Formats: sequence, structure tokens, C-alpha cells
Amino acid sequence: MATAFEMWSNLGSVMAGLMFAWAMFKQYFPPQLSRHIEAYAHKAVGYVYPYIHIKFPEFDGERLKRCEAYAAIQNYLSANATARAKRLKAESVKDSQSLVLSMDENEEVVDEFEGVKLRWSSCLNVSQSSSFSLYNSSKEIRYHSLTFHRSHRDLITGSYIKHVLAKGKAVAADNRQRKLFTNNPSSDWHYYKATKWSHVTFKHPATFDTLAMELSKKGEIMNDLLKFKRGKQYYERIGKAWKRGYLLYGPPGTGKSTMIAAMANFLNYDVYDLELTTVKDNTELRKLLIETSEKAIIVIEDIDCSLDLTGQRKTKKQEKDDDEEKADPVKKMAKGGEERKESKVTLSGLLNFIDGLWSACGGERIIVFTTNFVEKLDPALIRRGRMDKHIEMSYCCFEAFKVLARNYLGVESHPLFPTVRRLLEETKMTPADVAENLMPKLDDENEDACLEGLIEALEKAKQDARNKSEEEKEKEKAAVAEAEATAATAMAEEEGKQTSSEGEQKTAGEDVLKK
Ligand SMILES: Nc1ncnc2c1ncn2[C@@H]1O[C@H](COP(=O)(O)OP(=O)(O)OP(=O)(O)O)[C@@H](O)[C@H]1O
Ligand SMILES: [Mg+2]
Repeated sequence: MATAFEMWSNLGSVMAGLMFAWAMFKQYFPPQLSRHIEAYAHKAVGYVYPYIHIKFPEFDGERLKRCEAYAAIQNYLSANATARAKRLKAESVKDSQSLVLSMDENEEVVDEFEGVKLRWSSCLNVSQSSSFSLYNSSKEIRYHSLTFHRSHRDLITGSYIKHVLAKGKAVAADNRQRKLFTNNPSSDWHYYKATKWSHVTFKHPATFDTLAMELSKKGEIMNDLLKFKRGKQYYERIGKAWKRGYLLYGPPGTGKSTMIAAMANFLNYDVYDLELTTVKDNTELRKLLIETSEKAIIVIEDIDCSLDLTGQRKTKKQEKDDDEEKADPVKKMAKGGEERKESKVTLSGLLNFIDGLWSACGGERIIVFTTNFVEKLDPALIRRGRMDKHIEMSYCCFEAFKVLARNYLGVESHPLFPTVRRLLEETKMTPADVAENLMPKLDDENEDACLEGLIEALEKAKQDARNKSEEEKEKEKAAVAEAEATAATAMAEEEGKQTSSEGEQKTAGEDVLKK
């Protein structure tokens, strides 16, 4: 049997139908009259229809950003109301181990709070765009609608909505599966349902435990991250956007990417790997930024190679090459294989991305740049406030080696450790190379064999470095000798010229005297 609530809800639907009909016929009435009719109709509805509707749309701010309340309500409903819904949607979470059910579109459920009944509907409107387009340009507008009796207005708008949002956020935190995002080329953005970022589940095993670096430096970075994570109020108090920039620099194979994975696992944040070369211009960069979630690490790897962001002017030769390319398309094709789609993201666009007004939309974000050549970067890009913490990832030291030995061989100490220590102090080897040498190549290879292999590799690296430096010294010597020889020849020539001109002058003088 239909309850009073359902009866009133049905009446609500009838009224919605009448409103729709009115919207169609309204044009046939003079504007003055239609305004009067509308005002009286609203009053009359208010007397007979005692229910209030609140709409929670999926997007706010001109569709720029997904509304947090919408997401929280969706989570709340999937956890609390799905038992009563008849049509559900299933989504796998938590390493595909479990399913999360949520209400399907245009489905309704009744919820209860402190003895008060209320109704949630999940709605979808599809509107066709009037403009002609090659792509499917229909627009989907989703929203949740809450209906309740007006006598409970204070309870619902005061406590119930707060309760729903808090529960929804808690559910999201429980079900949260971290994601690794990458930006889609902007040419794909206008496809139906295309989003700016695509993602996979983030499953990198690196942690600060397995990261090889000096313990004091590691501890300092972990403390810095923790301070940031817990710093919401602090950032508010000092009037600074809740974000922090890290610059990781060092030679290839020293663990920069590994460090980012460790950071994400430590903080439980998503990772947005931003490929700058596919971003068309500064406006698109801003749009990408707005679509990143909170609790995220935004990464730009090898920033020095991404774009010409050094802020330096082009050399005369580069300018000449570019002009020639513009004039000669064949040359251009030969250089790029195909016509290059150049990104127009500029240094100032990137600076604003990191530290401009838009960077404060949404908090709790870490921005990480990695580079092999820190000296190539524009100082403005890496100044404190943009890149707050500069971390040098360097060659393997003994402490870092001990972490790798524990990870790869399961040993804390070994008689060969002192030899390794001495060799690591005498030569440079990246953690990636040390790790590779520590990895058993055969099933029966034990830790002794691995450590001996590493010592051999270190000895070889040391010898190679010595040979290289001797070669360089030889080259330097040869260059100095060559320079000296050239200078001596030039001097001799100069002297020769002087003597001959003196001789000529002398002969000329004698001739005059004879005469
Ligand atoms: N500090 C480290 N601790 C643990 N493992 C490391 C470390 N550095 C390098 N490795 C190992 O070496 C591999 C390469 O490291 P990674 O990709 O992090 O280097 P990178 O500094 O990002 O290099 P590139 O500059 O070429 O991008 C990793 O897969 C990891 O196993
Ligand atoms: Mg890397």
C-alpha cells in the first residue's frame, strides 16, 4: 500500500508535469499575465504541496569541477541506501577484490534520519546541443535530488546534510583506491564523455623503507611530508595555498621516480603524471590543473626536456633554423618525421600553474619536478614558494647500499661490507647499478656471489674512471702543448717579419748615405 510520503511524491511528479506543460504554453500569454499566473501558482503549490526539494548537481562552477557534495552523497547512498534500491550500478574497487554498488540513474530510495523519512533520487537529463557538430554533442547532466517534508527543514538542512557528507567522505576514504593519472591529448577532449585525465590503479611497490638514501635525509623528507599533510590549519593561518613543491634532481638511475612512488604510498595520494608536450597551451594547462583531485601529487618528469622552459633566448643559429623550417616544409618534415605539433605552453604559463591564483583551487597538492640537469632550469621556476624543497638524489653511499643489501639479499651485515664501503667512497655508482649487481642472476646465486659481483663491478667502474681521467689529462696536455706550439710559431713569424723590415730599413739608409 502506498504511504503518505509516496502519495505526496506522486503528486510532486504530477505537478512537475503541469509545470512542464505550462512552460510550453506560457509563450501564448502576455508576459505580464504569465508572471501573475506563475506567482499565484507557486503560492497555491506552497499551500497544498508540503515537500521541499534540494538539488545537488554533479558539476559546479560552469562545469569546471566535479562537485564534492555530489560525490559524497553518491558514496553515502551506495553504502546506506542500496539495500532498498531496485536498480543498481556495480563498480569494482580495492584491487578488484570487491564490488561497490551504487544507485542507477533515475532510481529512488527512501532514507530515515532521527525518525524522519526522506527520499533521494538519482537523476540524469540528456540535452542535445543545437549546434551542428561532427561529434556526438549531447550533454549529460546528473544530479541527486533530496525531498522532505517542510516541517523538518531545520533538521535536514542543519544536521542531516552534514551527516550525509561526513559519512560519504568516510566511505570514500575506506574504498579509496589510489590512481595513477595521465593527461589525454587535448585533441581527444571533445569526444563524447572524454575526460582530460585517464587513469589506472596505482600499484607501485616502492616505499621509504625500500628507498636507498642517507637515513638522515630520508627522515627529513618524511617529516616534511607529514608536516605538510597535517598542515591544513597552519597553511590557513599563514594565508598560503595548501600545496608544496619538490624538485628532485640528480643523474639518471638515482631514484627520482622511485622517490615519487614512495611519496605517494607514504601519503596515500593519487599521482597525476603530466606530459607537458601534449598540452596545447596555457589555458589547457589550467584546465588540467582544475580537474586534479585533492590529495594528489602532480608530477612533471624531466622538466628540462619537456619544453624550452629555460627562459633563455634562442641562439642566432636556432632562430635561423626555425626560419628555414617555416619557409621549407620538406625540411620541417625531415626533421620531425611529420609536422610537429608544438606545445605553446610558456614558462610564465607553467609558473602560474604552480604558483598562480588557480593553483589554490583545491588543496593538499604536491607538485614534483624531476630533472637530470638542475643548472639548465630557469631560477624563477625553482625558486622557493614554487619548488619549496630541493632534493638532490646522488650516487650510492654506504648507507644507501645497506638498504639495497637488505632489500635484495636480506642481509644486514657481511664480511664483504667494508670492501664495498671503501669502493663506494672511492668511486661513483648509481643505486640503480648497485641494485642491478645485487640481484641474483641464477637460482643458486647466494649473497656472497652477488656481493663479489658488485665488488668486481665497483673495481671496474673505478678503473674506468681512472682511465677516463688519465685520458682527459692527456688530452688537456696535448691541447696545452698545441696551444704553446701555435703561440711559438706565431711569435717566430712576428720576429721574422720585424727582422726583415729592420734589414730593409738598414739597406735603404745605406743607399741614401752612399748617394
Ligand atoms: N634510491 C633508490 N632506492 C631504491 N632503488 C633505486 C634507487 N635508485 C634507483 N633505484 C632502482 O633503479 C631503478 C631506476 O630508478 P629510477 O627510475 O627511480 O631512477 P631515476 O632517477 O628516476 O632515473 P631517470 O633520471 O633516468 O628517470 C628503479 O627501478 C629502482 O629499482
Ligand atoms: Mg625517472
